Amino acid sequence: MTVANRIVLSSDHADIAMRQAIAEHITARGYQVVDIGPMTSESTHYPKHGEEAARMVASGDCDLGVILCGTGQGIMMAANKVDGIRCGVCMDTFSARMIREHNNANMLSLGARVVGMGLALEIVDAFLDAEFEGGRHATRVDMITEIEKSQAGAKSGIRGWFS
Ligand SMILES: O=C[C@H](O)[C@H](O)[C@H](O)COP(=O)(O)O
Repeated sequence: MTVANRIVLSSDHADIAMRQAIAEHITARGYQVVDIGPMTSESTHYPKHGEEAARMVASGDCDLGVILCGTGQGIMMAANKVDGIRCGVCMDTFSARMIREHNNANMLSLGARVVGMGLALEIVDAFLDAEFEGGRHATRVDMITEIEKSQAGAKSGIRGWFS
């Protein structure tokens, strides 16, 4: 079992307080939090915050990431553009558990204008407490990685599973 200890947190301006509450909550649970801000609620642009957090996970500096914007969608889209990142938006605890158990997600995105604080903390807990099951799910996650590699190979052709 791999223990994920180091968690990067980031957001846009949509809800700094929710991100800080998540930081406090998971620090109390024993995780090492790397909160990369922003620290004020001045309007900002979610792509740069999603990318910055995603690069910390992709590089191995952090084990997992939790990111937030108003809906969770924009910052998730940005994070998923970084090679090696599998980020899902979750509004419920079942999905948060499943994106780790089945999809081996390494980042969770939350819609700070969609879920309340109590649910957000439970979603984060469900994500952090779950473990990838491997097996048939590993085959599928590997297929996602193959898509990524084929993009990097500059339109190198059609992957085998279409034939
Ligand atoms: O997906 C994007 C996020 O929900 C943003 O947090 C949102 O678009 C920001 O909107 P505004 O600039 O109106 O606060």
